[in-house]
Amino acid sequence: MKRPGGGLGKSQPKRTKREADEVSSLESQLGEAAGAPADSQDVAKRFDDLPISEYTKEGLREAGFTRLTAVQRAALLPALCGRDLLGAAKTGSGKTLAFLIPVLEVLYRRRWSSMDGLGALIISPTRELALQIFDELRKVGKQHQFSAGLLIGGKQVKAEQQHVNGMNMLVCTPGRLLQHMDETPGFDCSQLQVLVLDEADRILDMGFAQTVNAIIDNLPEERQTLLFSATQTKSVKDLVRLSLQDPQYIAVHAEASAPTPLKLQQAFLVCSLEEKVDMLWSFLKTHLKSKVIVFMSTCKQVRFFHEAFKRLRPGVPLRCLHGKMKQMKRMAVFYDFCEAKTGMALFATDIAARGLDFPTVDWVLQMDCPEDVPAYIHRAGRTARFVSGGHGLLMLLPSEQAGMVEALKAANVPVKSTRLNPASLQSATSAMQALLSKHPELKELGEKACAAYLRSVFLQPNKAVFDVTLLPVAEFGLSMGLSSVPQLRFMRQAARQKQAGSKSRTTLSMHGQTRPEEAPDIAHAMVTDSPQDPAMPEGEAATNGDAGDKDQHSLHDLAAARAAMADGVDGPACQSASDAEDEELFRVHKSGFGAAETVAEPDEQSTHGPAAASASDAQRKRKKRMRIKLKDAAANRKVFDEEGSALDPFEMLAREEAMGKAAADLPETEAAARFAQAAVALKRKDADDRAAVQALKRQKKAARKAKAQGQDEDGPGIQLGSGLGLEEGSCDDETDRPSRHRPSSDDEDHADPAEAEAARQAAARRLKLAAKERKLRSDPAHAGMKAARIPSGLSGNGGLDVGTLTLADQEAIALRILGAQAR
Ligand SMILES: Nc1ncnc2c1ncn2[C@@H]1O[C@H](COP(=O)(O)OP(=O)(O)OP(=O)(O)O)[C@@H](O)[C@H]1O
Repeated sequence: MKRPGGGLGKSQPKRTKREADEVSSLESQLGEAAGAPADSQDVAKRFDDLPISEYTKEGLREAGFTRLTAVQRAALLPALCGRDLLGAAKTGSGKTLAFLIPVLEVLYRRRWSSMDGLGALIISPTRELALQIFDELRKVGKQHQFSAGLLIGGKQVKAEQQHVNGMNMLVCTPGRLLQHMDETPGFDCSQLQVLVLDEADRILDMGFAQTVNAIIDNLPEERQTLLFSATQTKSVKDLVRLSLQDPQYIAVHAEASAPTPLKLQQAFLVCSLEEKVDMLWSFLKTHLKSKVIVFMSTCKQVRFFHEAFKRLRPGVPLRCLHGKMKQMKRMAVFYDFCEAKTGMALFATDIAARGLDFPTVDWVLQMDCPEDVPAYIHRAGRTARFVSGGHGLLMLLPSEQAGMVEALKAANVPVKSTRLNPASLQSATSAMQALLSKHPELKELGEKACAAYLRSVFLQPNKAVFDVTLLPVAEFGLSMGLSSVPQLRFMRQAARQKQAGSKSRTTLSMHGQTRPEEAPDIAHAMVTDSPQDPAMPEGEAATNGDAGDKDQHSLHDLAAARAAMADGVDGPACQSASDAEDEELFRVHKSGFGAAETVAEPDEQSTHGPAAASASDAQRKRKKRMRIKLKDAAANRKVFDEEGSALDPFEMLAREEAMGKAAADLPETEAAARFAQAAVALKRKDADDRAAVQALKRQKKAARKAKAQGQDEDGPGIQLGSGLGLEEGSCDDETDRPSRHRPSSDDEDHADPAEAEAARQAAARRLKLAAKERKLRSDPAHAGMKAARIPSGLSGNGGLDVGTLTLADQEAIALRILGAQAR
């Protein structure tokens, strides 16, 4: 492919003559094909047999493509004949060529040249996918003389502006394309012949709605439109938006038993939130030779776990990919992970979920529950591409299990239950705690990651699956190495919403109605892997391309899928992961995936079941979580005496610090009595402090209110995005998912200046504490200094009278304990 002005070679006249002959021959072949009834068409199996140009055939041969895949067989001929298409086929089934070949051929047959301007637009939701499509276009279009450009964000728009007007084909992300439409003088799409939307359902969803509508307004209505995705839209609204003309729906795998590749072995694992970190750690440690993609909900989680695990060295190279990275770094990581043959783990947000064709990925681990079934399918589809096999593992919280498993089952996704082998679980918690206490910046990142995850759960619309009020926040924080988690206002909001919901549910129940999530027949049975569809060649699997679609059509499909499940369509139980290491880490349930396998454990049910979700319960739990758990944090950490017996840290402190060295030799019963006494007093003091803090808060709130009343009613306005924010503008800042529910940029949810100020002060306090903590560890003379301060709280008999300790002193004690533990 050449740039405009590159000129044709010396053989131009000869080539033009040959081209002209070829074009007229192709036109007549395609004319005949278009006129023939669809079922009588002889579908080519090899690219050489297709009515396409020699240039394209040559490009395909050089790239190593000889035989067509199912989606290519179904889509190529109608697309070459000029039909609008809605193409749906499983992940990794070769959809990219199914639209690239028609793009090249349409322009070739219309004798498109550099003088004709922009003839084809290919829009992709992410930069990496655009890059990948562009690379493939360059390969198969190598012999053609069109100019092609890649327009993605993260680069200087000015540099692109110099070339963009001469391009015949553009591969782009929606934001950057719109930016050129708005800002580049002379940018003209009026002659556009073909528009392609790859991952069409994603591009047409709400996150990109405004941008895509604006783009379509700039395009001519007379054009060919090709839409492709593994989870295709059938929404009439979308089709009207795109002015499709009599589109042909290509769903090659619609009759298949599963919407995912057959060679993809899928399992889900139920674990509590606080077990996830250990799970991830253990997974990496037991899959050192595997190429793994780990999907997390938010950019901050990806950053945090990448930074933390990198320092802990699991023994496998780690990479991360998320939307907040610089473009150069993103591309470097993309190519790096592509080139890795084995033994590498990529932590990523959903930015890597669609379309990316990383070779030889062994495992896709979905550490956080995907938004919905299509999101699951796309993430899992990063492995088992084309004819390769692969494994997918989905981690579900007990509260997510019923809803997500039901949805996957309804969409015929053959995912089986697996359980962790406790013997192979390696804990990372203490290492994380030690790491975070050494690196305050990492601790801060951890707090943000924790908050971002909770926020992402809070913002999920499907409350039947995502219920932030059921999450054990403090325990989760501890498992990440955090001694405390930030207080988040949306958690209160979630509890309020839930309370309101449960009230209305009560009212509904009183009227004899039942909400869907309360329906008694929550599925417990798991589906199993299905036998290969005999009609599919080359190991291709069959799919239900619209699985999990959210519009009314999909409801229909889901109902049909449920019926199919009830009819026992699915085949024998899926083979468990073959690796010995996987066997070791997971105990796969091989026996029929019956009810017992997926039912939550009894204790899980009592904690996370509907009964536990009553409003008053939730409120009580929330309050408990919000409390500063100074005592709890300490109580979770044991210290050891010289004989190695575990002691409560306060007891140790009472022995060593408050009572002096001699007191450490007190009879055990007396020490225990004093400790109990001290604990009661500490509790009393804690209650007093809390009351004082509450009073102070009320006072501040009243002052704020008074101040606000005196101010102008017009607060700072909300600034909406310009719409030129490139593709990031269409994604949620945090999750890289469609920005259906864009969170504010600040994790700690500070809505007003006073709150922001309070947060700043809290942050300063945290930093001060962290500095203190560091000092405590590094300064050998420190023990003496502390001992000198603490006696202000000593009672006359040498015991620790916490009733006279200030909150600061209590904090110092806690830090002292942490310090002692770290040593
Ligand atoms: N006809 C073919 N012969 C051999 N390999 C092919 C053929 N078509 C596609 N491939 C290869 O199959 C892999 C998957 O193709 P592609 O990325 O187009 O899948 P996809 O259906 O677009 O997947 P996704 O839904 O994840 O975007 C790629 O590595 C591609 O090079």
